[in-house]
Amino acid sequence: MKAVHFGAGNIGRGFVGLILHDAGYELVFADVNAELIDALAASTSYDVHAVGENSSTRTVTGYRALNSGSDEDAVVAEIATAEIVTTAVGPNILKFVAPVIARAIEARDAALPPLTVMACENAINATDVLKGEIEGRVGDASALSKAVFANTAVDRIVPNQEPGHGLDVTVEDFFEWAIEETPFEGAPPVIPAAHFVPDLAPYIERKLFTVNTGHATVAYHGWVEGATTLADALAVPSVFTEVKAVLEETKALLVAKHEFDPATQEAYLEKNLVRFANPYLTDTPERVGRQPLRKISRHERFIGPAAELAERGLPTDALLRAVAAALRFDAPADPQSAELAGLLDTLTPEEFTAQVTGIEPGHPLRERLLETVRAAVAFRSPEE
Ligand SMILES: NC(=O)c1ccc[n+]([C@@H]2O[C@H](COP(=O)([O-])OP(=O)(O)OC[C@H]3O[C@@H](n4cnc5c(N)ncnc54)[C@H](O)[C@@H]3O)[C@@H](O)[C@H]2O)c1
Ligand SMILES: O=P(O)(O)OC[C@@H](O)[C@@H](O)[C@H](O)[C@H](O)CO
Repeated sequence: MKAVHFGAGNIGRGFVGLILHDAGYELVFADVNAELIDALAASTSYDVHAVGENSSTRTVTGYRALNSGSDEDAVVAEIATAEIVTTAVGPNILKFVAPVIARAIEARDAALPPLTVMACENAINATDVLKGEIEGRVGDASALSKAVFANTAVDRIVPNQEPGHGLDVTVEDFFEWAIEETPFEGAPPVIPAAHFVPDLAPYIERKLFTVNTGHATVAYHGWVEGATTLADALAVPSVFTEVKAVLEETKALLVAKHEFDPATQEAYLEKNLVRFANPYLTDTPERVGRQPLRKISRHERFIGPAAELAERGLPTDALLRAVAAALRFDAPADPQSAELAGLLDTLTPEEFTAQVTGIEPGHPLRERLLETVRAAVAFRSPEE
């Protein structure tokens, strides 16, 4: 069995690669980072250190590594004969890997079992997005019958790695991988550590609107408070209060929409507060808050649940305060921070709200969101 994985970064090496290796797949990493690919190609193993209450170290061996930027033909050939292709490159990058996967599907021998395609990104139905990009690039649409596309929800906190640690990755001890089972028509791929579920929506929304909404809230309020680590941010009482309030709002949506048991969801959110403060892991507001424009977009972790709560007449105050904090995120190394500031300075609040958050006039969230954007603009130019 062979799996090709795009994106040999934090989650690629520390989660997807590890799990596929443990499941018995011959693993091929594909990435455009030449230094990283050269280091992987020159190595025979790397360690994944899981830290927390149940610390452990696992070693990943026997992988190969290819530069998908400079050696696309080789990556196409590997995918064409693989069982699985996965991605963990970021939702905005899927359009760049899609042409390579499209070529591989076209080249695949129709006698082989279908290729499993799974995007392991933090986004609702990221595999559907990838599939849409692939569809547009496959000349003969019937070639798509040589692939099965399954959405997934992946959960493991993997911070940026300290320089000098080589290929080893330090991750939290918790992980969860939920994969929708219906596309496989009774023959899912062999991945013992994953669980296959008939309906992914409750899993991906519970994950994105609890883990990622809470996480980003710690990052943005923590950034405003000047905290340099996630654990330090959560230790600020006002930040903790905001995170708890945000998670109570998204809990209300998840309970109402997916009929989760309130006590079970409360336990889940409490567990995540512990995860965010993992004392064995050093994570930063810069990483967790990265790409603020993506994070305040229409179907993402803040506007997604806030819009649905507003449609149900339920409170959104804490989510809007988190958006207000996100609008102040100005990490120098994050290009989207500068872009965000530029948009706040050049667009009218009405244009910003429509273009960036996707909330149009008439939506029940619109007026309060507009107030939040106006306040952010006023904060940036207090003399006006
Ligand atoms: N780190 C986490 O805790 C975590 C957890 C769950 C999900 N995710 C998701 O996984 C994805 C990756 O996150 P990460 O933290 O590993 O980021 P990362 O920056 O560590 O890794 C991304 C990798 O993708 C590579 N890449 C970029 N463009 C590429 C291209 N065109 N082709 C091939 N490779 C390319 C980069 O070189 C990098 O090695 C994101 O969607 C993120 O939301 C991350
Ligand atoms: O990867 P992002 O930028 O969508 O979100 C940052 C973090 O919240 C995220 O990477 C978490 O660590 C991860 O989703 C935990 O499963």
